[in-house]
Amino acid sequence: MVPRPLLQPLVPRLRRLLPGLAMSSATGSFSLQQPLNYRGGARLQPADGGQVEEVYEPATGRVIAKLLCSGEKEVDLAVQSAKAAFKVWSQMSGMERCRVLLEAARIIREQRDEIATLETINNGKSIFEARADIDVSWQCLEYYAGLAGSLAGEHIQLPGGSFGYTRREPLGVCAGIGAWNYPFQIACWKAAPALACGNAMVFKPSPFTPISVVRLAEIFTQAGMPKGLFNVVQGGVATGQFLCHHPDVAKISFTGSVPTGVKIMEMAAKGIKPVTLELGGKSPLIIFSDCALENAVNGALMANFLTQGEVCCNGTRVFVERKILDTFTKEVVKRTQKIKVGDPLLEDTRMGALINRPHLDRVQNFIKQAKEQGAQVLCGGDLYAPDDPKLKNGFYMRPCVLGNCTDDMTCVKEEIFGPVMSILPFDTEEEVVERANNTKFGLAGGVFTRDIQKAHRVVAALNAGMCFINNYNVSPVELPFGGYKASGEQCLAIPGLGSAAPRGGDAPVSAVADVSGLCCVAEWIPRWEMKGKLERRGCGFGKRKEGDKLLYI
Ligand SMILES: NC(=O)c1ccc[n+]([C@@H]2O[C@H](COP(=O)([O-])OP(=O)(O)OC[C@H]3O[C@@H](n4cnc5c(N)ncnc54)[C@H](O)[C@@H]3O)[C@@H](O)[C@H]2O)c1
Ligand SMILES: C[N+](C)(C)CCCC=O
Repeated sequence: MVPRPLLQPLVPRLRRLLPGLAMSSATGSFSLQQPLNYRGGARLQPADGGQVEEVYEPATGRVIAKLLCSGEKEVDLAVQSAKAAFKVWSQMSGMERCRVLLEAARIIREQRDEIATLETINNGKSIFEARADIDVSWQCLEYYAGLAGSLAGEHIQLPGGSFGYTRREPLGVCAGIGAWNYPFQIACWKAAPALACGNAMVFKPSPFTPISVVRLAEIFTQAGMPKGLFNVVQGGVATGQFLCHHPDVAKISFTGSVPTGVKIMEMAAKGIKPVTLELGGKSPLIIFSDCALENAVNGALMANFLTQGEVCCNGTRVFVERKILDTFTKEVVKRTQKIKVGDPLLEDTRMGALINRPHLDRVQNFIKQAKEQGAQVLCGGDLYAPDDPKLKNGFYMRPCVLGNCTDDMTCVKEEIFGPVMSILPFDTEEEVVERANNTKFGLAGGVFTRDIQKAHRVVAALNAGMCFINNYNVSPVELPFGGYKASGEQCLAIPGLGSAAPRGGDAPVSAVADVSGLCCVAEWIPRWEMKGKLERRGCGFGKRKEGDKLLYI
């Protein structure tokens, strides 16, 4: 495929999307002067705060925008704006809300390429992945729009002809706090169910990726939501804290790291607020010797190198049955070396740039430490400078495969959040299940085998929220997404807020099984050179459990 710069033909449309946009060509030319806060149906500068953060284009290392962090007053104004809109929105019927959400989904679908381009410029992920992210985003809105009209309470017969009833009531103003790896998609995951249930939202994206979510806010207004229903405040820790502590915020939905998740839970506890946490992971990927080898190799790439490895549910602990260790490792290294790293806006790029310089340094340190602890770098792991001079200050590295790993190494225990795969040999099913579960995390897991009974047995034994059989990293919006242990709350596909929901002591999990041994996401298959018949068998199951009266559907 001949690489072609994507942005040029989109410039007029991006100018329409973002009138203040100064952009003349592809990667390396985007800059944004428009305000990044959104309140009462309009972009504006924050009323207070004003600490300035630089926003980068990871592909080039250029500053593309200046972010003014919101102070306490601005956060309060955003919450008050949401409160006012809540009065209108919460009185609308589910069907009325459904229509507005569907219209928002339609606009996103129509503007998919432009939004994906913005996402790529600000996040650094390849454009082909960003497009898939935006597709999941509008699908998420469609999914919850479809549920909005069927929210209903219960009628309970009482003695003597009396009766009682329950009502589904929205909570009020919900706070959404997002991570930087899926900026637009995370905002949709949080906004769609909350708004479908009649809530309002104040959303704070990561200060590293503040741009695309403001576009989402504009689309919501354009689709017919009351002004102020979805507001955006920008900033980092302090802004997030103002939001969490605000007395009129009724619930917090958070996506981010475990340490921050702990702090969010503490703040929520102080205000007796329900909280939903979608946190980090260090998921196991188990490759049995009876797998279809080529697909298992594809699965390992899917599980480790999407979005430069900056994916919460990545299967970074790759357990390989000793009988096929050498063959598998050789093949995975060969394929990893072929991954094209470079300008994320080019069609044939498969891995773009990491989010920023400090994060790149952090990933490099993990690799250094792995070597010191005895791991062997089988490929990659070094910094990479693409030939194109405008990319020379970008945050690139080559995808890395580590061999000779053991369970006690830091690279095997901690979430690296970069393109680093650790390979670990195993001998028996019992042993690998125990080792796979021996982690503080529990977000996802994967199994590659032709033995379908073994596959389901192992998946059932994994303490993980989302499991994949003969594929990896596909999460259709219909399925629950969430984790065990430190990875956050269990969640439902029909949640209260975010893609996570009220829960009880049970553990709703989901599994995607693909008997053909192929990835479910058609568009990714040729990209990662997956071959063969496409057959998808979803077998998601999630129990509904009564929790908060308000957001449980
Ligand atoms: N489970 C999931 O669905 C999921 C999805 C994406 C990312 N993640 C996880 O997110 C992490 C990477 O994201 P990150 O580096 O942005 O995480 P992070 O925890 O550093 O930040 C997440 C968000 O919280 C805000 N924040 C930070 N400290 C805060 C505080 N004290 N109070 C309020 N807000 C605060 C940040 O500004 C940001 O918006 C990884 O661990 C990854 O696994 C999880
Ligand atoms: C869409 N994926 C690949 C399942 C990623 C979900 C978000 C986790 O970081």
